[in-house]
Amino acid sequence: MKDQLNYYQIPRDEWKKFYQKHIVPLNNQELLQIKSVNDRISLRDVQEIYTPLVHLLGLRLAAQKQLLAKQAGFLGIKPAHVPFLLGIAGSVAVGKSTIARLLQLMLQDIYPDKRVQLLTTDGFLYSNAQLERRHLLDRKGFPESYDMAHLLSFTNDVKNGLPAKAPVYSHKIYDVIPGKYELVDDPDILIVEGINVLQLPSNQQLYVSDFFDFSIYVDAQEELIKKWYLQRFEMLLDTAFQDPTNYYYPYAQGDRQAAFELAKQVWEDVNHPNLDNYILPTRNRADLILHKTENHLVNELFLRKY
Ligand SMILES: Nc1ncnc2c1ncn2[C@@H]1O[C@H](COP(=O)(O)OP(=O)(O)OP(=O)(O)O)[C@@H](O)[C@H]1O
Ligand SMILES: CC(C)(CO)[C@@H](O)C(=O)NCCC(=O)O
Repeated sequence: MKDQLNYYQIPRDEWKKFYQKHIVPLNNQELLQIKSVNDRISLRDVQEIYTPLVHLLGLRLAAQKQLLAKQAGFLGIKPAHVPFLLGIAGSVAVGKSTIARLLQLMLQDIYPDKRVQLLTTDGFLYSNAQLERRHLLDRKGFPESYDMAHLLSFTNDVKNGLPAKAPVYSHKIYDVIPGKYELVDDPDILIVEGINVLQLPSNQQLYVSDFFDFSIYVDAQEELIKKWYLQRFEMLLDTAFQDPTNYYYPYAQGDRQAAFELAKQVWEDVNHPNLDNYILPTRNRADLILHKTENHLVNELFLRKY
């Protein structure tokens, strides 16, 4: 393990040894559940990377509870129930939502009595109508396309144990769904996944990450992420985009090569500059940087020391 300023740089072979003696092999039902998240997830990574990670999260969860109880003791009040917030950041298509769903499943599995909820920040994008009004339609995904004040007040409510409603985004209609909300009502653990969870809103005093108890940045070389983005697009052309009500239906009907060129252009015009200018600079705010290589396999982790 190498020391790197405020991070421990931990190669896979070292990380996989952490906590292994507490780990029991996955049973059939657990394997099936993992396959239902994504049937291409490496089970070796589940065992060697994500299982120790879930144990580390368990330690952080217990430490948060203890700190809250001690502080309440100091104040002479009853400790409040404060949800544990886990943030997951990284580029478009790096695999944030897959990791978020995997961690939700694994945490729920070891804490069957706890309520583990998952949320993406996509719902906090301005609607297409609002984006158009602000001349931001071609800026979807960039910091100014999100209602960050809303995301902050939402996160604040969640931390305070208040019922909070998150708007819902649909990739199918390429817009926020009018009037649709997801209720977050005092969960034990809330996983918040999105490209912007470690960003600083321009006119606010707080980061969303100020509310996080732990944060993960999913990292990989851009060439690989672009490949995963294009592979996902190709796969969607054969599946979801075949639905006539899907926003991308015309692309699935038209010339394949033209559709593919469009996806490449979206990467160059939107996802690449967004990653370079606004997402990557937030990497060093994360408590853990998970670095992936070919086939989404994790080769190295950086854990914040303090
Ligand atoms: N561990 C993994 N093993 C194999 N494939 C994976 C893994 N993680 C993600 N993928 C694939 O990579 C692509 C991107 O993953 P995912 O949708 O989770 O990314 P994301 O970061 O949440 O993207 P977005 O920001 O666009 O929502 C998908 O096609 C997914 O199936
Ligand atoms: C919803 C976001 C911004 C983030 O997940 C992204 O998936 C997206 O839709 N970006 C817009 C560029 C595009 O059309 O792919």
